[in-house]
Amino acid sequence: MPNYYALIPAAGFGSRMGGETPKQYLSVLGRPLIHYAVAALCRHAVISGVYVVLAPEDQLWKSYDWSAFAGKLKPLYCGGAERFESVRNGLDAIRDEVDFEDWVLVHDAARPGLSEELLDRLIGEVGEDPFGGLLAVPVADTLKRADADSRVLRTEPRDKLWQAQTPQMFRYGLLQRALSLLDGAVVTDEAQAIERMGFQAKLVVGDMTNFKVTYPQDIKLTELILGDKA
Ligand SMILES: Nc1ccn([C@@H]2O[C@H](COP(=O)(O)OP(=O)(O)OP(=O)(O)O)[C@@H](O)[C@H]2O)c(=O)n1
Ligand SMILES: C[C@](O)(CO)[C@H](O)COP(=O)(O)O
Repeated sequence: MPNYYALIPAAGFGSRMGGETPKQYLSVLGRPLIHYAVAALCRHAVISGVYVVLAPEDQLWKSYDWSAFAGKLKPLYCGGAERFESVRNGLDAIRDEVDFEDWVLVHDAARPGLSEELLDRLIGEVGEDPFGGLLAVPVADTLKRADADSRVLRTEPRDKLWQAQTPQMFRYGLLQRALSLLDGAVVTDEAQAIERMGFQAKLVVGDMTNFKVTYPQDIKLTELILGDKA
């Protein structure tokens, strides 16, 4: 039976958030934003280990108490310039701890709304899949293509369009190989690397509460969502 591991890319700077503190360490209801993704993954019974990919120069991780997750949680100071590089470096760093056929769930530190129910859904629907899959939400709004002056150029068809979320769940060996074959290409999620190999990941319905904290206004929205779940 394969094991399940989580890998949390957390080596970004949060430039779209602004400010000096990387957004994964911004306070949300008295805890750092990253706490919520770490807690959701560490608390899930199926997940054997949780690896957090930090920037090599990260000095903030150590300032928090992670003892509640001791034995399951391991920081890796090997983040890269791009998100996919952080994920690739993290996979390389755990090569002696994870088997080729084990499942790896890659989840953004910037998504604090991950629930046990969403994890159960993803693992339940993808655990027997030949390629892997990801949480995603079907696009609900009308989509506009803008011109250089931010005026509407046209409306884009939204049929069968989904917004990718995380976790994105793939076998360790397949994902590591997919990310090793990029040949200079930049991918913004793991599924894109899998697509480049000609494989089709499975889309599993996620939830808008699992949104990615990106802009300043997202902090208040996150506090409302997490406060409601508390
Ligand atoms: N070189 C990078 C860039 C991003 N991430 C992580 O990938 C997740 C999603 O990326 P994003 O929301 O883009 O975070 P940032 O890159 O920090 O934000 P920005 O693009 O606004 O700088 C975040 O948890 C971020 O910490 C990472 O591990 N390594
Ligand atoms: C992985 C991801 O969250 C899926 O939507 C997204 O691609 C991350 O993009 P970012 O620019 O690194 O935030």
